[in-house]
Amino acid sequence: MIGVVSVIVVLGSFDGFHKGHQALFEVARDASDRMDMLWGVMTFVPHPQIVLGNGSFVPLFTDSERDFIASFLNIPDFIKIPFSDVKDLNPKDFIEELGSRYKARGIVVGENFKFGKHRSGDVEFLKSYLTKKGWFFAAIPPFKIDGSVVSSSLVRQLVKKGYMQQTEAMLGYPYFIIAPVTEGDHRGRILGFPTANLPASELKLLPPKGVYATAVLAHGKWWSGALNIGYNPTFERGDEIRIEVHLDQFEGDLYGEMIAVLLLAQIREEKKFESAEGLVAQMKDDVERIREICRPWFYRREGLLFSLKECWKSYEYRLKVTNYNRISR
Ligand SMILES: Cc1cc2nc3c(=O)[nH]c(=O)nc-3n(C[C@H](O)[C@H](O)[C@H](O)COP(=O)(O)O)c2cc1C
Ligand SMILES: Nc1ncnc2c1ncn2[C@@H]1O[C@H](COP(=O)(O)OP(=O)(O)O)[C@@H](O)[C@H]1O
Repeated sequence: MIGVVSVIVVLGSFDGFHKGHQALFEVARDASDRMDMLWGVMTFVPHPQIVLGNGSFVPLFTDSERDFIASFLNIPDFIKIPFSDVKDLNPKDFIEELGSRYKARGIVVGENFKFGKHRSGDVEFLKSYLTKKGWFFAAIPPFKIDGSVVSSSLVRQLVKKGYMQQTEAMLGYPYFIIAPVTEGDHRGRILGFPTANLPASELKLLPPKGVYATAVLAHGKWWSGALNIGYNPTFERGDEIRIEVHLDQFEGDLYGEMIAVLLLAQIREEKKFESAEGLVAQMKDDVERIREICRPWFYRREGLLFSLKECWKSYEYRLKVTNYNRISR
């Protein structure tokens, strides 16, 4: 759509979209309605912190997970431009490029947004330059929850500590993993707790090892899920991290299926048990505990679950089309 009709662009690095970002989107949405323009979000790939060499940086969300949130938040246009194409542009050239290539006629950013060569473009520059050009411009002050400024780096810190409820409050939705189900060691079924295994990615931040209450979207339905992240020390499985979820009450085959796992709360740390029986007894307790957490959460967030499921239908379709294109090329 962008490139045909004038558009208000929300600019940022956007590692996922938290409540602060969503406040920017509201401003763009309102302004575009009033001014009869479109609006969209523009971000850079890979994330600037990866390109600028912050070695320890691991993003919250993979590219395709970010696409999913973008569609869930009803962002009409989500444009990703290679960061290397723009990182050395001076701020004026960058704005001119937005105007000519994307028909941008307005910009919304967070107050601390910096861009262009040596990060020399800032809100002061945008304000004076865009006012002269007659574009719409808004710089939004930091969004706070209980006095804390909501930021992607704060969300990353919360995830690293396993504080899933606080993470959900900052994002507006729970932290999640979307991935295809792979094969494990086929031991889960023997233990009486089959688990859907998910591949780990270097480009996806994981919370600490432990057991989590989750909501899992699989086979077109939501299930309570008992998720374990860790190394399965009971079975001395080595140093490869495992991500695996048991879906309460589910029976069937999930291999190869894309599933979405929303992390609601950590319930305990992963432990080494003396015997498989000890682990199984603990897993029974885990599932009980997870039911207690999921039941009220599912009730409270029924609307969110419904919208995510609706959005998932078209997302799954797109994933299938992408895979099909990959195979047929
Ligand atoms: C709810 C839950 C809790 C778990 N807790 C532990 C644990 O504390 N220690 C451990 O060694 N493995 C734990 N596991 C992992 C099991 O060892 C693993 O699911 C089992 O070995 C099956 O692995 P497989 O899917 O590769 O067949 C847990 C798994 C689940 C689903
Ligand atoms: N309730 C369930 N939760 C998770 N997976 C299930 C469930 N019921 C059946 N399955 C299926 O069983 C597989 C897991 O069985 P498991 O013995 O743990 O094998 P693996 O080690 O390959 O994960 C899942 O990938 C899925 O296809």
